[in-house]
Amino acid sequence: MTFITKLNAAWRSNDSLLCVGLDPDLPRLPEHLRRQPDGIVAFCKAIIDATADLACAFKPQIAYFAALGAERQLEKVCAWLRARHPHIPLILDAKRGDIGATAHQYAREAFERYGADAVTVSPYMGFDSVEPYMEWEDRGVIVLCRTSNAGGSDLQFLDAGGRPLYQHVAQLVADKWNRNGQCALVVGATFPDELAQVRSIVGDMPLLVPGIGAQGGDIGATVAAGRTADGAGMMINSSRAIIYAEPQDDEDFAAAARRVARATRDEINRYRG
Ligand SMILES: O=C(O)c1cc(=O)[nH]c(=O)n1[C@@H]1O[C@H](COP(=O)(O)O)[C@@H](O)[C@H]1O
Repeated sequence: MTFITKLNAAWRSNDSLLCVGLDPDLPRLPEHLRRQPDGIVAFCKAIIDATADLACAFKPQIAYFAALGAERQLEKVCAWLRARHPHIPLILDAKRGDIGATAHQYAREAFERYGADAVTVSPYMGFDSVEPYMEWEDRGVIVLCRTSNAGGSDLQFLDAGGRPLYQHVAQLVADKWNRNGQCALVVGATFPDELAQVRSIVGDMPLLVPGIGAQGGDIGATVAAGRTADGAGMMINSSRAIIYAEPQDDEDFAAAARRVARATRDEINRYRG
């Protein structure tokens, strides 16, 4: 099954456009898990199990693991997700970009070491830096287009032949790079006007849309700008707002994450109509 067919199935089976981001920051983990050698793994497994029926994808951010020297733990989290919830796509957020020979190694890392269904990559070194990922024809290649951070405008808004560079990237990926139908784009929920522009350029191509929750993006505006005709087309990511949700009453951290994930999924669905 390809990344795109798996994503389509998860959108439908969980009635969800919510991507749960796994950004485990050690100081923010519950006290008892901070002290365990594999506490980061236990934390992510608990979040995954608590939200798997509410999500269309999970997106571990590799830096949160690599900064701790915890790549082995990331392997365990990915293996858990693949074994326990094989119908939910695993997106490795690595934002890689390098010359072809090195990109090939990054692709092996994402697709073979971690078994990811898709990986995030930067477009700024051009097609030969992205092409190596496409050798894995069943996997997704998610290209940064209009990122959620304010500084994204520094480069992504530069004029590229009469249009902003991010629109050029969207057109290029839609027209040329997506020859195997395995590409998606990253567009921030913090910029709904640009999200609508990208949607109009790329047709039904899936969009990874981070920026709701902790970054303050508006869910209604995001859904209105980025939805496809069938009301899907997006993986709307929230990380910190879900995984560090404040427990209420006698909830533990996983139950709190589930409550916020459900509320987020349901709010997205209200706007989907
Ligand atoms: O590629 C990404 O996932 C990404 C792209 C982007 O433009 N903005 C963005 O925030 N992200 C990632 O999405 C996640 C957002 O986390 P929260 O702000 O906690 O929801 C982080 O892991 C970011 O690295």
